[in-house]
Amino acid sequence: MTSSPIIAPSILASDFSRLADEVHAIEGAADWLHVDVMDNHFVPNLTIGLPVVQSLRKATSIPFDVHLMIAHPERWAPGYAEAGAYNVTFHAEACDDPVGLAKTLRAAGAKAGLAIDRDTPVEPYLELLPYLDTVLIMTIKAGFGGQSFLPEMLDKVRDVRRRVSVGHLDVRVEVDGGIAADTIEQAAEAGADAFVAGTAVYGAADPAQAVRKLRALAAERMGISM
Ligand SMILES: O=C(CO)[C@@H](O)[C@H](O)COP(=O)(O)O
Ligand SMILES: [Fe+2]
Repeated sequence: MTSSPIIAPSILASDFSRLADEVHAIEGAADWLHVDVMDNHFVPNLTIGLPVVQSLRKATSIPFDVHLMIAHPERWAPGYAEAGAYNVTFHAEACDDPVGLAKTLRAAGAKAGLAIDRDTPVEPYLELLPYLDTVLIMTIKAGFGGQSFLPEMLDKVRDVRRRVSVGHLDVRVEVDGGIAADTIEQAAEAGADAFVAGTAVYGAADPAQAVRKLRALAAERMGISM
């Protein structure tokens, strides 16, 4: 089954002083809102946490795609599910029991996602796919927006896509980092069907139009007529 592309603007690239307005700017055009949670431990950067997600949840109906770049995700991830996140993604490198946490997230009503950072191979995690709804392949080193896309990460996307197809699994293959008009097609070609874009959306004069353009490029490469 081929799914329509998901475009998920990352609010990390938005103006945090106008957070609700920035979300409204892509509402109606985007599929998910990507929320990068960083804790200054798992990654050096520090962004936003649960109170901001809880407040923002009341300001929009767009599904939240929460990307937890935090240590001890088993302690914090369920709170994001309870706050109404659609998809909660935690890092393989930070979690001792990814299957257990995925089950907990699903029981709390969220989709469960596993993220794989730049220096982590994906093979050991392929057997976990039946427990997951999303695999997020970092196409940069996690921690900061605005970095350059790493095409060598696409082998991981191909590996996950192959296993999803062979197993007829319902798992989104998401890419995150440096996704823009000049990189999204290669990611789609490799088998990604969900695309995070921060700078390419919020750095554009018209963020909603940038989302529509990215979706059209991905869909064309995926052979989907929109
Ligand atoms: O998770 C992260 C960064 O660690 C990303 O979600 C970035 O925020 C994407 O930003 P761009 O690379 O698209 O600017
Ligand atoms: Fe992210």
